[in-house]
Amino acid sequence: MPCCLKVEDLSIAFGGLKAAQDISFEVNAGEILGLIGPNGAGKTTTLNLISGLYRADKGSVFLAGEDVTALRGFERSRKGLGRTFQTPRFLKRSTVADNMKLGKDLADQKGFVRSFFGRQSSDFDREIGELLEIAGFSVDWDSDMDSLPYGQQKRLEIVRALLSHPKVLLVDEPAAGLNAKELEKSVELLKYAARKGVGIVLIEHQMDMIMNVCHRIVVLNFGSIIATGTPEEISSNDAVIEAYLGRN
Ligand SMILES: Nc1ncnc2c1ncn2[C@@H]1O[C@H](COP(=O)(O)OP(=O)(O)OP(=O)(O)O)[C@@H](O)[C@H]1O
Repeated sequence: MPCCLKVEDLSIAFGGLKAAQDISFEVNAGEILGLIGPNGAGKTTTLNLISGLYRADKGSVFLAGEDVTALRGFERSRKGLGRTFQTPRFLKRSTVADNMKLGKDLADQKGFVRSFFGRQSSDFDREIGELLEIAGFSVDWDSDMDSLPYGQQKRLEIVRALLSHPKVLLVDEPAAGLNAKELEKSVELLKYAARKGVGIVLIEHQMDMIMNVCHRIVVLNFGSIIATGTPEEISSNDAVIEAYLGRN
């Protein structure tokens, strides 16, 4: 599988705090890469550097081989970088339909000629129907986004990101606040996206989920990478056990 995201020496400091230091890794198309570490290790900071929310002091971001380091966040989105947040971010006081159309609008702006499902043109209704079936619920399109239960909002944020046909999806704590059934559906959405060739960077504190869905894992501590490997390698890595697993 080709590399779809490469980060090289990404670094940022806030005052004297080195929140991310020389972060380098690659994600291949169809790969789910876990990004784990204790609280404050620099995981969300790393996603913010990749998505362009933060401007790096040093380092580069390549999306499908293209250097996007100088591009702003919305420009990176148009080039196929999708993102979800710890707390879902939607247009409040807008309908579910309007929020979901934002994903499709982004896909249209990118000028996609082939849809996520390989059809010749984007078929919004079918795509969203298929994604919601995997997500495990149906919605009233005219209801306010705010009125939906939190677990549905979390999954809808992934659905919206997938509607934009990303090459890479950055997912920040998709399991937070979900029950076991909802969590299972979120996992199915991510696995489905990976099967379609999306490269995924997944931040999650739920170790079961990380160990079950990730092909490889990068472990951060105090802003630096302390280990990279398969779930098996990471779960038996002494530095990781000391820094992260040992604290639980
Ligand atoms: N905009 C900012 N200004 C100042 N400090 C920041 C900023 N963003 C992050 N930090 C600091 O950088 C460090 C890393 O934070 P970050 O949110 O990336 O950690 P994390 O690994 O995602 O933690 P958690 O698991 O708790 O979400 C923390 O000490 C945090 O306070």
